[in-house]
Amino acid sequence: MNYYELLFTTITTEDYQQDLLINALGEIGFDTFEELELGFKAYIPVDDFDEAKLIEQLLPYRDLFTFSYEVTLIPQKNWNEVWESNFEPIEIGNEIYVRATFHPAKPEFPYEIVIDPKMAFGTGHHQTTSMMLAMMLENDYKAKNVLDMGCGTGILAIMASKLGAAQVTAIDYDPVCYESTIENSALNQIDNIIPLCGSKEVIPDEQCDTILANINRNILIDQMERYAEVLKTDGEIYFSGFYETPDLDIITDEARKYGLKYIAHKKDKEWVAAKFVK
Ligand SMILES: C[S@@+](CC[C@H](N)C(=O)[O-])C[C@H]1O[C@@H](n2cnc3c(N)ncnc32)[C@H](O)[C@@H]1O
Repeated sequence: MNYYELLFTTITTEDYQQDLLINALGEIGFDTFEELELGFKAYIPVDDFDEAKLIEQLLPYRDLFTFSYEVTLIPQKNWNEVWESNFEPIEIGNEIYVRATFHPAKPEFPYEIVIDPKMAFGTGHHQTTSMMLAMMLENDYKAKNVLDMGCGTGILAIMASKLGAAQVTAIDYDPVCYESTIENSALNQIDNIIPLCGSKEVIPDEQCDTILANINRNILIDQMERYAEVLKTDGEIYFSGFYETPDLDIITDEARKYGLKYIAHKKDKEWVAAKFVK
C-alpha cells in the first residue's frame, strides 16, 4: 500500500502539545507515528488522505504553538524496518519487560511480553499503554473473563492472560490489529485470547469481569452503554486514550449515566488511565 509521510516540525513549550497534534491526526486516519528530536513523522494510506480535512483538523492548534509540515509520497513502505530501527525494550517497574523478538530475553522480570507491532499501536512506548499495564499490576485478573477493546497489538490482552485471566476477548476494528493480535498471542504462547475484528457490534453478550479500553474520548463515549451492558455488577473497567482536562470529567459524567463509578486515575504528561467500577 502507498502512504503519505508528513514530516511535522514542531516548536512547543510543553511536550504534551505534540501529543495533542498526534491525537488529532489519529482521528482523521493517520495510523503510524515516529517521534523525532524536533517534531515527528505521521503516515496515512494514500486513499485516506484528504488535505482539506487535514487543514481543518489542524486549525485549533495553530494558535497554541508553532508547527509546519511537508508531505512526501512513500511507495510500499517497509514498516518493519522503520519500527525495528526505533523500537527499544520497555520496562514497567521491575515487573514488566516488553521487547521484540530480536531483543534478548530478561528472565529477571516476572512478566515478559514479546511484541511484533508492525502497523499496530501498542508497544508500551506510549504513556496510555504503559499506564494501563501499570494499573493491571495493581488489580486481580486470576480466572477473570476480560474484554480488551481497541486491542492494537494485543499487548493488554496478553498481559491479562499472563496475569491469570481465564479468557480474554480482544477486539479491534482494524484488520491489521486483528492479525497482529493473533500473531503476538502466538509469539507469547497464549491460547486463551479470542480475537475479533469489528467495533462495538461484535462485543459478545457474555458478561465479563473486567474491561480494558485504551481508545480515545469520543469512541469511549460512543461505546460506554455497551460496555456497561456486558460488565458484571462489581466488575472493573479501565479507560485510557484521553487527557485529564477536559476529558476525564466528560468521561466520568458519561460513565455515571450507565452506573459506572469513577475510582482513581493515573496521569502521565496530560494522558490519563482511569479505573471505574459498576
Ligand atoms: C490507542 S490504541 C490502543 C492499543 C492497545 N490496546 C494499547 O493499549 O496499546 C487504540 C486502538 O483502538 C482501535 N480502535 C479505534 N476505534 C475503534 C473502534 N471503534 N472499535 C474498535 N477498535 C477501535 C485502533 O485501531 C487502535 O488499535
